[in-house]
Amino acid sequence: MPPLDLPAAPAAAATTAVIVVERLHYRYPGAATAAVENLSFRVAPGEVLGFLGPSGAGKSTTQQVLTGRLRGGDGHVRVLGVAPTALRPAERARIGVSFEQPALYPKLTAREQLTFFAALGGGTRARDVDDLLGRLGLADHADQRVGTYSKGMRTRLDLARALLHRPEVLLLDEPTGGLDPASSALVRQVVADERDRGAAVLLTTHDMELATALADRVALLAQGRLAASGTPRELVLAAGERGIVLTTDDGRRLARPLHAAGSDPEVLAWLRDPALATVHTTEPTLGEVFVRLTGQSLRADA
Ligand SMILES: Nc1ncnc2c1ncn2[C@@H]1O[C@H](COP(=O)(O)OP(=O)(O)OP(=O)(O)O)[C@@H](O)[C@H]1O
Repeated sequence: MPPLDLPAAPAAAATTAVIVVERLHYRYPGAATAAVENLSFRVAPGEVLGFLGPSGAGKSTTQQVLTGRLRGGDGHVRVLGVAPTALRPAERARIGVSFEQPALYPKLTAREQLTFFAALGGGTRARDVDDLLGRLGLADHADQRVGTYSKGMRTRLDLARALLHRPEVLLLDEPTGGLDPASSALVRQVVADERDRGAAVLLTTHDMELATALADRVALLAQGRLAASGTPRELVLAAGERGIVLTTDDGRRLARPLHAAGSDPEVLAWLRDPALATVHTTEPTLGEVFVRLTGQSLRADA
């Protein structure tokens, strides 16, 4: 299915984007097919781009191209105006990266870990370590060795590490992975604060609630290609059919497409029914939009 024809990002984003990916192709050595094909997107300062797609869609590959860990792809890729493989340490310090499988030192406590990383980055732009741990709900565990942390705690600590140097670019891979709802809400707030501070955020996630709540725009990836992009609202309205649902006091329920509801005799009869209890409209979630566009679920296990 061709990409949806949606309005492009605002002109300002085109000129000031600090993450630029144009016609990226990447094929792993020896692989029969490309992991990423003809992929283009931009992220401007103060913007969150939700990067969504099922397992194997090419999200991590793209992120690794952006960090310079993967070399040899075709296309035009720039982070802070520089080709990722040419980024110097001072430029790398302006980019925060969090990982789905964080590589942290198990023998160090959270505070020791962040203090160490703060010193590694030169320290001048480093945030207050305790303040950062507090914002991510880890203040009570600051002196606990990271080897004894739960998965969700490691995820939050890795996000704290990514934020240490007030990065202008944030590449976040599943920042709510393994988190309970309260911790997810903390992370959502922290990412929103970073965006409001002016960071450009590429938010790779399977978490539809997070993407819907936080992303200014989303890019839906399927089999290495862009299936659709736009604001969550644009995608839902362009790809999804809105519906109307009526319920009655005696437990009956009627669901119909909204566009035809005004001339649907059954809907009109229900509206006159004295037992009518509720009438509301529904619209698909981003996850459902993705399934309609690609025939694939966002979760490999769904
Ligand atoms: N090191 C590798 N060598 C060869 N092929 C790889 C390698 N890493 C990933 N691939 C392949 O590239 C494609 C894209 O994988 P990628 O890990 O980028 O997907 P993803 O969207 O990040 O998935 P997930 O949500 O599971 O992290 C898949 O077909 C995958 O099998």
